[in-house]
Amino acid sequence: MTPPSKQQFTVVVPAAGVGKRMQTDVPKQYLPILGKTLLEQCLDNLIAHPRIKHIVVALHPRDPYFADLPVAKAPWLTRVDGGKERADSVLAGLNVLDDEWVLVHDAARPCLPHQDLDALLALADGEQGGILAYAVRDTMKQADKTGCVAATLDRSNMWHALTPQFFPLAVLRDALTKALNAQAVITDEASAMEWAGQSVKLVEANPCNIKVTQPVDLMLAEFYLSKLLNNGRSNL
Ligand SMILES: Nc1ccn([C@@H]2O[C@H](COP(=O)(O)OP(=O)(O)OP(=O)(O)O)[C@@H](O)[C@H]2O)c(=O)n1
Ligand SMILES: C[C@](O)(CO)[C@H](O)COP(=O)(O)O
Repeated sequence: MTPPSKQQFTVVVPAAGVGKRMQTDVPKQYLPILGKTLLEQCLDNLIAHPRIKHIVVALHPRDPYFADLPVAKAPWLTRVDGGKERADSVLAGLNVLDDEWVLVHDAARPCLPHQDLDALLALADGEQGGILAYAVRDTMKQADKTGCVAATLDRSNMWHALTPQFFPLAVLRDALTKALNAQAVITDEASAMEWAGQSVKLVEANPCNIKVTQPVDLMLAEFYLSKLLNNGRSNL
């Protein structure tokens, strides 16, 4: 029996998006960052962690790029077809697994510190899953239809949800399947678990773990990733 502290895990990486907000010719996961594609940097960072044993990457069924990457032939990687929305791509990955726990991590987040992953994986010693997150630091405004402030929100308990998100596989797969069948709005794995009435732990994490979404994000990710790599991937 493997002691909990040595247990290894599989990560589902949704990478089937088109990156509309990035306004680039190629999907953002194939943009260059520090000499590799964003997706390769993300996968390299995950598999470099000693407790990650396998990665299931969900790709667009007609993705013309991935097969040309060296990582496409990695023995620790499985490819599945993604779906219309991120949640559909994640579920496609979950459906090929039979592990006890599973991580889900965005391909667009290459700057994950291994110290934060360690903290998240510690949840496997119990039964409650959770997500990496960090507390909101700005005043939060709700906009009205005219683009003016409708309200200032209480930010005292507001957090930015990051990934990885880490849950017992069977519970997550059941919750996500039922939530999607109910046409619930699911933008992360935690929202499916919340929809199903499950408790989700917030694990405080480094805000450097940004999701490359708009053009300016790639420059910032390059800065954070260079710091992370110079520091052995543990933290900045
Ligand atoms: N149908 C989809 C949509 C998104 N994703 C993945 O989910 C992650 C987070 O989604 P997001 O940042 O929104 O990526 P895109 O959907 O590509 O971006 P956009 O909304 O700007 O098109 C990305 O790694 C993306 O590739 C996916 O696997 N399947
Ligand atoms: C999963 C996520 O990264 C958590 O913040 C986020 O919900 C993804 O949103 P997107 O619009 O699919 O990028």
